[in-house]
Amino acid sequence: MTQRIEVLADPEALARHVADWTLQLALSRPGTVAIALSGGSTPKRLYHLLAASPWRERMPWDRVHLFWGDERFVPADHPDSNQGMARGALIAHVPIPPANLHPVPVDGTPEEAARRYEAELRRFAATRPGLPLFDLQLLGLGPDGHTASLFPGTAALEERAAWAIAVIGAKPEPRITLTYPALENSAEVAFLVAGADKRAMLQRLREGDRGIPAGRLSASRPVTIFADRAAAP
Ligand SMILES: O=C(O)[C@H](O)[C@@H](O)[C@H](O)[C@H](O)COP(=O)(O)O
Repeated sequence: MTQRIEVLADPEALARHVADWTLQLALSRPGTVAIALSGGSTPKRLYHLLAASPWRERMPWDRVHLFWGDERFVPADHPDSNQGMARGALIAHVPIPPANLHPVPVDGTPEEAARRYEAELRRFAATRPGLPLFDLQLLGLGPDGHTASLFPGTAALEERAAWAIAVIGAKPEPRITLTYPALENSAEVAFLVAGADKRAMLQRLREGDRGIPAGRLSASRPVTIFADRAAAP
C-alpha cells in the first residue's frame, strides 16, 4: 500500500480538514459520490461538521450515496449501531434522499444479512460501470490494529471473494464487515487516526506491517492517513 500522511494539531483540526477534503472530493465527481462510512469515535466529529455550515450547504447531497464499512449486528436505534451514530450525527440533519442510504441490514441472521448487503453493493456497482465501488472509503484504526471489523486472527482476513461477511466471536455482538476486496475497491481510502493510544499501531500501519489487519490493505490508489499529533508525534 502506498500511503501519504497528513498530521493535524488535534481531533478538531483533523475533523475540519477531512470535512474540507471530503467536500472537495464530492464536488470533483460529476455523478454519484459513494462514501463508505466507518464507525468509531474519531469520525463522529467529522459527521457533525458535514451536517453543519458551511459543509452542509455545499455538499451535493442529492448525489451522495452512503454505505458502511462495517456494522455491529444490533438494531439501528441501539447505542452501538454505526448506522445509528451516522444518522444522529449527520443523516438526520442533511437533505440526502432516503434512497441514497445503504445501511447494512441487521435482521435475519448475520450471515444472511451479509449476503444481502453484498447483493446491494453489487447492484450499486453495476450502476457505475468503469468506476470503483466507492469514491471514498473512510476507515478507523483500532488499538489492536483492526480496521472496519477485520480483527486480528479472524477468517475474514483471508476472504478474497465475498465483499461483505459476518464476523462472529471477535466481539460480544456479531459484526458485518466489508472485506479487503471491497475496501480496496475505492478511488480514495482515508484512515482517520486520533489519540496517543493509536501511536504504536499507526507506526505499524505506516511501516506497512502486514501483521495487523489495517496493514494488509492493498489499495490500488495511495491511501491517505489523517492523524492528529497525539497519534503521529
Ligand atoms: O465500528 C467500528 O468499531 C469500526 O468501524 C472500527 O473499525 C473503528 O473505526 C475503529 O475501532 C477505530 O475506532 P475509534 O475511532 O473509536 O478509535
